[in-house]
Amino acid sequence: MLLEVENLHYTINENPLFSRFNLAIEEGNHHLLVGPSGSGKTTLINLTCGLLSPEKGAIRVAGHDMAAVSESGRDKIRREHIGIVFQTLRLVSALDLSANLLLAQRLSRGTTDAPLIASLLERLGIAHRAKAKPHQMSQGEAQRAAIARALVTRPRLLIADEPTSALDESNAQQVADLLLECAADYGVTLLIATHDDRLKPLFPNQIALTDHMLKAA
Ligand SMILES: Nc1ncnc2c1ncn2[C@@H]1O[C@H](COP(=O)(O)OP(=O)(O)OP(=O)(O)O)[C@@H](O)[C@H]1O
Repeated sequence: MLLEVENLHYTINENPLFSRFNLAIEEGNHHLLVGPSGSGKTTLINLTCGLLSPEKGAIRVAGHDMAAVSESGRDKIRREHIGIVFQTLRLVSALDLSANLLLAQRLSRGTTDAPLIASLLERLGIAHRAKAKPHQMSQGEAQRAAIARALVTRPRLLIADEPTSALDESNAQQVADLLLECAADYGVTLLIATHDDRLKPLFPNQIALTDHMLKAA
């Protein structure tokens, strides 16, 4: 199992956001994480990545229990197995796209892989923007750049938080198609948090979060 969440408890301001929550994602089985605003999608992503710690329960990524290791152990598991596309993209504004991707590889692996970067830029249709800084890119290009940044470390699990919500119809369709194509090409399993109904027909596996008490659909 690539991702397992078992008996998760997590409380915010004394309100239980997750209580006895379970989830299992097999390698190659892409999932949407859906639910209304405030239902806990971003919190679950942060728990899965080890950026937050559960009060109770286990979160296993590729068999490694995030809760059983130190913060640096969680960082290592995240670096080795997970690529994250944050809602706010988090590209370094002073660096051009190519430098952003090289930096991501160096920080994560200590080495760079220029051929992989070139292949991803090509695959995502942004090779011609390699020397552009984030503020010089369109929203669709920046979103694809953030996907490239998440994939440069060859993760097994790619987690994306609302990757299409800010995009118009054609860009949203393009980004959704590219996520699925890259997943196939680079052997990545997708977990996509969204409230964008346009994605639902493309992903048969959906985990539905509701307010407060959560159940896997
Ligand atoms: N650091 C925090 N301090 C206080 N409350 C928080 C904190 N982080 C999240 N919350 C609350 O926890 C709940 C879940 O938030 P979360 O951002 O995970 O939801 P979401 O489903 O991702 O929402 P959205 O779709 O709006 O991004 C919300 O009620 C939010 O206000």
